[in-house]
Amino acid sequence: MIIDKLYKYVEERGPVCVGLDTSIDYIPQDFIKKHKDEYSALFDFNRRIIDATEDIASCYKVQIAYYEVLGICGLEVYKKTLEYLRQKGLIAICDIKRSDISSTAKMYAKAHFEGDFEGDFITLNPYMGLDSIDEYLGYVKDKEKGIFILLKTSNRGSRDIQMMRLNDGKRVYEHVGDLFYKVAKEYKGEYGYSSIGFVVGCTDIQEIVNIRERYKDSFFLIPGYGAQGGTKEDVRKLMNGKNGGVVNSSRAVLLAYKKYDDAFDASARKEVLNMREEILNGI
Ligand SMILES: O=C(O)c1cc(=O)[nH]c(=O)n1[C@@H]1O[C@H](COP(=O)(O)O)[C@@H](O)[C@H]1O
Repeated sequence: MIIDKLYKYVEERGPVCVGLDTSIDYIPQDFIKKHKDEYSALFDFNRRIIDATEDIASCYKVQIAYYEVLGICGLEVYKKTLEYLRQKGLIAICDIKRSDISSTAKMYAKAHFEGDFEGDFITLNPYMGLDSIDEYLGYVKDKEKGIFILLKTSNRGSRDIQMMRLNDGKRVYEHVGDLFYKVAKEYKGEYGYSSIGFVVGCTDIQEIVNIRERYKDSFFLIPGYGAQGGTKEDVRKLMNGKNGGVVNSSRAVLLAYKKYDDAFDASARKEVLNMREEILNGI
Protein backbone atom coordinates (compact mmCIF):
# COMPACT_ATOMS: atom_id res chain seq x y z
CA MET A 1 0.00 0.00 0.00
CA ILE A 2 1.35 3.42 -0.96
CA ILE A 3 0.25 4.84 2.39
CA ASP A 4 2.86 2.63 4.09
CA LYS A 5 5.63 4.16 1.99
CA LEU A 6 4.34 7.64 2.88
CA TYR A 7 4.15 6.68 6.56
CA LYS A 8 7.76 5.45 6.46
CA TYR A 9 8.94 8.64 4.74
CA VAL A 10 7.21 10.75 7.40
CA GLU A 11 8.98 8.65 10.05
CA GLU A 12 12.39 9.11 8.38
CA ARG A 13 12.12 12.59 6.91
CA GLY A 14 9.36 14.39 8.78
CA PRO A 15 5.83 15.50 7.83
CA VAL A 16 6.58 18.36 5.43
CA CYS A 17 5.07 18.09 1.95
CA VAL A 18 6.73 20.50 -0.44
CA GLY A 19 4.19 22.11 -2.74
CA LEU A 20 5.46 22.56 -6.28
CA ASP A 21 2.90 25.23 -7.22
CA THR A 22 5.62 26.83 -9.24
CA SER A 23 4.55 30.04 -10.90
CA ILE A 24 7.07 31.46 -13.37
CA ASP A 25 6.80 34.71 -11.38
CA TYR A 26 8.38 32.98 -8.39
CA ILE A 27 11.58 32.12 -10.23
CA PRO A 28 14.41 34.64 -9.85
CA GLN A 29 14.95 36.54 -13.12
CA ASP A 30 18.70 35.89 -13.26
CA PHE A 31 18.00 32.15 -13.01
CA ILE A 32 15.50 32.30 -15.89
CA LYS A 33 18.01 34.19 -18.02
CA LYS A 34 20.50 31.32 -17.72
CA HIS A 35 18.07 28.98 -19.51
CA LYS A 36 17.03 28.68 -23.13
CA ASP A 37 13.42 29.44 -22.23
CA GLU A 38 11.18 29.82 -19.20
CA TYR A 39 9.97 26.20 -19.41
CA SER A 40 13.43 24.76 -18.99
CA ALA A 41 13.99 27.24 -16.15
CA LEU A 42 10.76 26.04 -14.55
CA PHE A 43 11.80 22.39 -14.64
CA ASP A 44 15.31 23.22 -13.43
CA PHE A 45 13.86 25.28 -10.57
CA ASN A 46 11.67 22.34 -9.49
CA ARG A 47 14.59 19.93 -9.84
CA ARG A 48 16.78 22.04 -7.58
CA ILE A 49 14.04 22.46 -4.97
CA ILE A 50 13.58 18.68 -4.98
CA ASP A 51 17.33 18.00 -4.72
CA ALA A 52 17.64 20.45 -1.84
CA THR A 53 14.80 18.98 0.21
CA GLU A 54 14.46 15.28 -0.61
CA ASP A 55 15.99 14.05 2.65
CA ILE A 56 13.84 16.32 4.83
CA ALA A 57 10.47 16.23 3.02
CA SER A 58 8.06 13.29 3.06
CA CYS A 59 6.49 14.05 -0.33
CA TYR A 60 5.85 16.62 -3.07
CA LYS A 61 2.47 18.00 -4.10
CA VAL A 62 2.48 19.11 -7.70
CA GLN A 63 -0.43 21.47 -8.39
CA ILE A 64 -1.44 20.90 -11.99
CA ALA A 65 -3.03 24.34 -12.61
CA TYR A 66 0.41 26.01 -12.45
CA TYR A 67 1.47 23.88 -15.42
CA GLU A 68 -1.82 23.80 -17.34
CA VAL A 69 -1.81 27.57 -17.44
CA LEU A 70 1.32 27.40 -19.62
CA GLY A 71 -0.32 25.09 -22.17
CA ILE A 72 1.41 22.09 -23.73
CA CYS A 73 4.90 23.26 -22.74
CA GLY A 74 3.75 23.63 -19.13
CA LEU A 75 2.34 20.12 -19.14
CA GLU A 76 5.70 18.86 -20.45
CA VAL A 77 7.28 20.36 -17.34
CA TYR A 78 4.57 18.78 -15.15
CA LYS A 79 5.36 15.41 -16.75
CA LYS A 80 9.13 15.84 -16.36
CA THR A 81 8.74 16.89 -12.73
CA LEU A 82 6.71 13.77 -11.96
CA GLU A 83 9.25 11.62 -13.83
CA TYR A 84 12.06 13.15 -11.84
CA LEU A 85 10.31 12.44 -8.54
CA ARG A 86 9.63 8.87 -9.66
CA GLN A 87 13.24 8.26 -10.74
CA LYS A 88 14.38 9.34 -7.27
CA GLY A 89 11.86 7.10 -5.52
CA LEU A 90 10.09 10.13 -4.04
CA ILE A 91 6.34 10.42 -3.48
CA ALA A 92 4.24 12.65 -5.74
CA ILE A 93 0.79 13.89 -4.82
CA CYS A 94 -0.88 15.15 -7.99
CA ASP A 95 -3.19 17.92 -6.94
CA ILE A 96 -5.84 17.67 -9.65
CA LYS A 97 -9.09 17.91 -7.59
CA ARG A 98 -11.20 15.96 -10.09
CA SER A 99 -14.76 14.67 -9.85
CA ASP A 100 -16.99 13.09 -12.51
CA ILE A 101 -19.29 10.22 -13.45
CA SER A 102 -17.71 6.77 -13.62
CA SER A 103 -17.07 6.57 -17.36
CA THR A 104 -15.15 9.86 -17.26
CA ALA A 105 -13.54 9.14 -13.89
CA LYS A 106 -12.09 6.00 -15.49
CA MET A 107 -10.22 8.27 -17.93
CA TYR A 108 -9.00 10.55 -15.13
CA ALA A 109 -7.79 7.53 -13.20
CA LYS A 110 -5.86 6.23 -16.21
CA ALA A 111 -4.51 9.69 -17.03
CA HIS A 112 -3.13 10.35 -13.54
CA PHE A 113 -2.25 6.88 -12.26
CA GLU A 114 -0.62 5.71 -15.52
CA GLY A 115 1.23 7.23 -18.46
CA ASP A 116 2.74 10.70 -18.78
CA PHE A 117 1.10 12.20 -15.69
CA GLU A 118 1.49 9.28 -13.31
CA GLY A 119 1.70 10.14 -9.64
CA ASP A 120 1.37 8.21 -6.38
CA PHE A 121 -1.62 10.05 -4.93
CA ILE A 122 -4.24 12.31 -6.46
CA THR A 123 -6.67 14.75 -4.87
CA LEU A 124 -10.38 14.24 -5.58
CA ASN A 125 -13.49 16.31 -4.98
CA PRO A 126 -16.24 14.22 -3.30
CA TYR A 127 -19.15 16.38 -4.42
CA MET A 128 -20.44 13.89 -7.03
CA GLY A 129 -20.79 11.12 -4.47
CA LEU A 130 -19.50 7.68 -3.64
CA ASP A 131 -19.67 6.18 -7.14
CA SER A 132 -17.48 9.00 -8.47
CA ILE A 133 -14.44 7.39 -6.83
CA ASP A 134 -15.17 3.78 -7.85
CA GLU A 135 -12.91 3.87 -10.89
CA TYR A 136 -9.90 4.80 -8.78
CA LEU A 137 -10.29 1.99 -6.27
CA GLY A 138 -8.68 -0.74 -8.38
CA TYR A 139 -5.50 1.34 -8.51
CA VAL A 140 -5.60 1.81 -4.74
CA LYS A 141 -6.09 -1.89 -4.11
CA ASP A 142 -3.62 -3.39 -6.58
CA LYS A 143 -1.38 -0.71 -8.03
CA GLU A 144 0.13 1.12 -5.04
CA LYS A 145 -1.88 4.29 -5.60
CA GLY A 146 -3.69 6.56 -3.16
CA ILE A 147 -6.30 9.29 -2.95
CA PHE A 148 -6.84 12.35 -0.79
CA ILE A 149 -10.48 13.44 -0.71
CA LEU A 150 -11.34 17.05 0.07
CA LEU A 151 -13.01 17.08 3.47
CA LYS A 152 -12.68 20.50 5.08
CA THR A 153 -10.73 22.91 2.92
CA SER A 154 -8.56 25.79 4.08
CA ASN A 155 -10.32 28.63 2.25
CA ARG A 156 -12.86 31.00 3.79
CA GLY A 157 -15.52 29.70 1.41
CA SER A 158 -15.29 26.26 3.01
CA ARG A 159 -17.92 27.61 5.41
CA ASP A 160 -20.42 28.22 2.58
CA ILE A 161 -21.21 24.55 1.94
CA GLN A 162 -18.96 22.27 4.00
CA MET A 163 -20.11 23.77 7.32
CA MET A 164 -23.86 23.73 6.63
CA ARG A 165 -25.99 21.66 8.96
CA LEU A 166 -28.10 18.83 7.59
CA ASN A 167 -31.45 17.77 9.08
CA ASP A 168 -29.77 15.20 11.31
CA GLY A 169 -27.54 17.91 12.80
CA LYS A 170 -24.37 16.84 11.02
CA ARG A 171 -22.27 19.29 9.09
CA VAL A 172 -22.04 18.63 5.35
CA TYR A 173 -18.32 17.84 5.67
CA GLU A 174 -19.08 15.34 8.45
CA HIS A 175 -21.63 13.62 6.24
CA VAL A 176 -19.07 13.47 3.40
CA GLY A 177 -16.36 12.29 5.77
CA ASP A 178 -18.52 9.54 7.27
CA LEU A 179 -19.41 8.20 3.82
CA PHE A 180 -15.88 8.06 2.48
CA TYR A 181 -14.34 6.97 5.79
CA LYS A 182 -16.29 3.72 5.50
CA VAL A 183 -14.84 3.08 2.04
CA ALA A 184 -11.36 4.10 3.16
CA LYS A 185 -11.32 1.47 5.91
CA GLU A 186 -11.20 -1.25 3.26
CA TYR A 187 -7.81 -0.01 2.01
CA LYS A 188 -5.71 0.04 5.15
CA GLY A 189 -2.00 -0.58 5.15
CA GLU A 190 0.26 -2.14 7.76
CA TYR A 191 0.43 0.94 10.01
CA GLY A 192 -3.35 1.25 10.31
CA TYR A 193 -3.84 4.12 7.88
CA SER A 194 -5.75 3.89 4.65
CA SER A 195 -4.44 4.81 1.20
CA ILE A 196 -7.62 6.88 0.98
CA GLY A 197 -7.08 9.91 3.19
CA PHE A 198 -8.63 13.34 3.59
CA VAL A 199 -7.56 16.88 2.78
CA VAL A 200 -8.05 18.96 5.91
CA GLY A 201 -6.94 22.58 6.00
CA CYS A 202 -5.33 23.77 9.22
CA THR A 203 -7.03 27.15 9.19
CA ASP A 204 -10.28 26.39 11.04
CA ILE A 205 -9.28 25.99 14.66
CA GLN A 206 -12.80 25.20 15.81
CA GLU A 207 -13.26 22.20 13.53
CA ILE A 208 -9.78 20.73 13.69
CA VAL A 209 -10.23 18.91 16.99
CA ASN A 210 -13.56 17.44 15.92
CA ILE A 211 -12.08 16.23 12.64
CA ARG A 212 -9.14 14.44 14.23
CA GLU A 213 -11.43 12.86 16.84
CA ARG A 214 -14.03 11.76 14.33
CA TYR A 215 -11.61 10.25 11.78
CA LYS A 216 -9.07 8.79 14.18
CA ASP A 217 -7.26 6.48 11.82
CA SER A 218 -7.39 8.65 8.75
CA PHE A 219 -4.22 10.09 7.24
CA PHE A 220 -4.52 13.78 6.36
CA LEU A 221 -3.05 16.01 3.69
CA ILE A 222 -2.92 19.32 5.54
CA PRO A 223 -2.69 22.56 3.53
CA GLY A 224 -2.96 26.08 4.87
CA TYR A 225 0.25 26.23 6.88
CA GLY A 226 2.28 29.43 6.68
CA ALA A 227 1.07 31.51 3.75
CA GLN A 228 -2.62 30.96 4.67
CA GLY A 229 -2.17 31.53 8.38
CA GLY A 230 -2.23 27.97 9.78
CA THR A 231 0.08 27.61 12.79
CA LYS A 232 2.14 24.82 14.32
CA GLU A 233 -0.45 24.41 17.10
CA ASP A 234 -3.25 23.91 14.56
CA VAL A 235 -1.22 21.41 12.58
CA ARG A 236 -0.26 19.43 15.67
CA LYS A 237 -3.92 18.99 16.55
CA LEU A 238 -4.49 17.38 13.17
CA MET A 239 -1.53 15.04 13.30
CA ASN A 240 -1.89 11.82 15.26
CA GLY A 241 1.26 12.44 17.25
CA LYS A 242 4.17 12.61 14.84
CA ASN A 243 2.72 10.59 11.99
CA GLY A 244 -0.86 11.03 10.90
CA GLY A 245 -0.58 13.49 8.08
CA VAL A 246 1.63 15.53 5.83
CA VAL A 247 1.73 19.30 6.04
CA ASN A 248 1.91 21.10 2.74
CA SER A 249 3.68 24.36 2.19
CA SER A 250 4.05 25.80 -1.29
CA ARG A 251 4.67 29.56 -1.53
CA ALA A 252 6.59 29.76 1.75
CA VAL A 253 9.08 27.18 0.44
CA LEU A 254 9.30 28.33 -3.19
CA LEU A 255 9.72 31.97 -2.21
CA ALA A 256 11.89 31.35 0.85
CA TYR A 257 14.84 33.07 -0.90
CA LYS A 258 13.10 36.42 -0.31
CA LYS A 259 13.14 35.78 3.43
CA TYR A 260 16.61 34.27 3.87
CA ASP A 261 18.52 36.27 1.30
CA ASP A 262 20.26 33.13 0.06
CA ALA A 263 20.03 30.97 -3.10
CA PHE A 264 16.47 29.73 -3.72
CA ASP A 265 17.31 26.07 -3.19
CA ALA A 266 19.34 26.65 -0.02
CA SER A 267 16.55 28.91 1.25
CA ALA A 268 13.89 26.29 0.48
CA ARG A 269 15.88 23.83 2.54
CA LYS A 270 16.09 26.24 5.46
CA GLU A 271 12.35 26.83 5.30
CA VAL A 272 11.53 23.11 5.26
CA LEU A 273 13.94 22.47 8.15
CA ASN A 274 12.39 25.29 10.18
CA MET A 275 8.91 24.09 9.45
CA ARG A 276 9.74 20.51 10.39
CA GLU A 277 11.34 21.67 13.61
CA GLU A 278 8.40 23.94 14.46
CA ILE A 279 5.85 21.19 13.94
CA LEU A 280 7.68 18.33 15.58
CA ASN A 281 9.13 20.19 18.56
CA GLY A 282 6.55 19.89 21.24
CA ILE A 283 4.69 16.86 19.96
O1 LIG B 1 -6.05 20.17 -2.00
C1 LIG B 1 -5.21 21.00 -1.67
O2 LIG B 1 -4.03 20.75 -1.78
C2 LIG B 1 -5.66 22.24 -1.03
C3 LIG B 1 -6.83 22.17 -0.31
C4 LIG B 1 -7.20 23.23 0.52
O3 LIG B 1 -8.17 23.15 1.26
N1 LIG B 1 -6.43 24.35 0.53
C5 LIG B 1 -5.30 24.49 -0.24
O4 LIG B 1 -4.63 25.52 -0.14
N2 LIG B 1 -4.93 23.44 -1.06
C6 LIG B 1 -3.72 23.57 -1.92
O5 LIG B 1 -2.59 23.67 -1.07
C7 LIG B 1 -1.64 24.60 -1.60
C8 LIG B 1 -1.42 25.74 -0.62
O6 LIG B 1 -0.41 26.58 -1.03
P1 LIG B 1 0.32 27.63 -0.05
O7 LIG B 1 -0.77 28.40 0.63
O8 LIG B 1 1.15 28.46 -0.98
O9 LIG B 1 1.15 26.83 0.91
C9 LIG B 1 -2.20 25.02 -2.95
O10 LIG B 1 -1.68 24.10 -3.92
C10 LIG B 1 -3.69 24.79 -2.84
O11 LIG B 1 -4.27 24.49 -4.09
